[in-house]
Amino acid sequence: MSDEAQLKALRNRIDSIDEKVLELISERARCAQTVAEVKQKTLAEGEKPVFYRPEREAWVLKHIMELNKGPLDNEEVARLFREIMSACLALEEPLRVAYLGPEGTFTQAAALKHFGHSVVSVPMAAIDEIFREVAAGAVHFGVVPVENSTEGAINHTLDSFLEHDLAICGEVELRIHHHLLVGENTRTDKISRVYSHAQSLAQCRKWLDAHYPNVERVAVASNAEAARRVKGEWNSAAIAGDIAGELYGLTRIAEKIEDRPDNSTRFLMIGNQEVPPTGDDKTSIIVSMNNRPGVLHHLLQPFHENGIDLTRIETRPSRSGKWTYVFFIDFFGHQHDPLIKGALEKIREEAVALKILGSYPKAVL
Ligand SMILES: O=C(O)C(=O)C[C@]1(C(=O)O)C=C[C@@H](O)C=C1
Repeated sequence: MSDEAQLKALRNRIDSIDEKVLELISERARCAQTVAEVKQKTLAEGEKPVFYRPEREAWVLKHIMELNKGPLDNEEVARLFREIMSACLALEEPLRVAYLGPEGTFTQAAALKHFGHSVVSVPMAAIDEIFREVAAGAVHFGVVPVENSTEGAINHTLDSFLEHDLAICGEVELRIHHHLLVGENTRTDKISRVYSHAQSLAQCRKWLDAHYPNVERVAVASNAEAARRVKGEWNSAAIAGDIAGELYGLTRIAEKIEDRPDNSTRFLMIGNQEVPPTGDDKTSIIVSMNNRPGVLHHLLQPFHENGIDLTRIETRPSRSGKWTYVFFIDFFGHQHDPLIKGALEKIREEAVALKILGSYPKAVL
């Protein structure tokens, strides 16, 4: 068979596979529509249907990854199914998700990685606004950055958790690559100013010291805002990621300039929904303790005694008194696991206040 004939035959095979894939995706989508009808039928008086089920989505993605035999790798396959589920969920209920804008930020990328591209993503100007928008019911969920592997905690997010009573229902991690970007009118030999978010400037501090030591570093509200500003200026550059660069038509003059190659940010999904256990969960709590000797030891003892793995502990000044502190703690397990329940009861006895921010499936993707 000639190469041309072989190519034609293979394309015919791909066409008929695509037809079957389409048929199966449509069948799956019809199933999701019926799931929505069942959810609506089985409601108690005054109860609202819960369409988005993070625990089920985590199970579906993990199941697919377990079944996968290649040649596509697990992450690629999970990403495809993520999008199929996102589209199916949109048939049940189109989700509105608030994120830290403007368009093109890493927080938007995190929202789409977690919920898929069939959600309506709504940009907000500040982290606190995301919390308020979710609390007011104007959107179903919000996405906020909580910690960066290079720079540590995002304090605006932690402080907002103190002020609002929202539940964490998921997490997602994103590798953060920063580039030095310029517009078409920029004179690259005359750059005297670099715009970026304060966190990103900090994540590229050493690179800037080495390559642009005398350039003014200007912190703006987001990387996307930095990219937007640079577009019209001839003597400035922006530090931002791929999406913002593409969105504003900028050119990369240096790639992956973050000081640490493993630079990544963890984001949390916030809403009003409690998520049932999946067997592979995390829980986040806030504890405030009286400032007395050995306070941290008392706080951590129940975790140690029960063999619970802490994944993060962060301290912030409490809003209620000078020199009193609150601890943000993340650990493996679900608040309804008997072991975790016991440990939380012990902590409650010792603490001035304990707030459970939520239990949620460990990030799959
Ligand atoms: O299983 C459900 O409850 C569904 O609604 C179906 C489905 C899916 O497409 O698999 C869709 C949305 C939910 O978030 C979880 C799963």
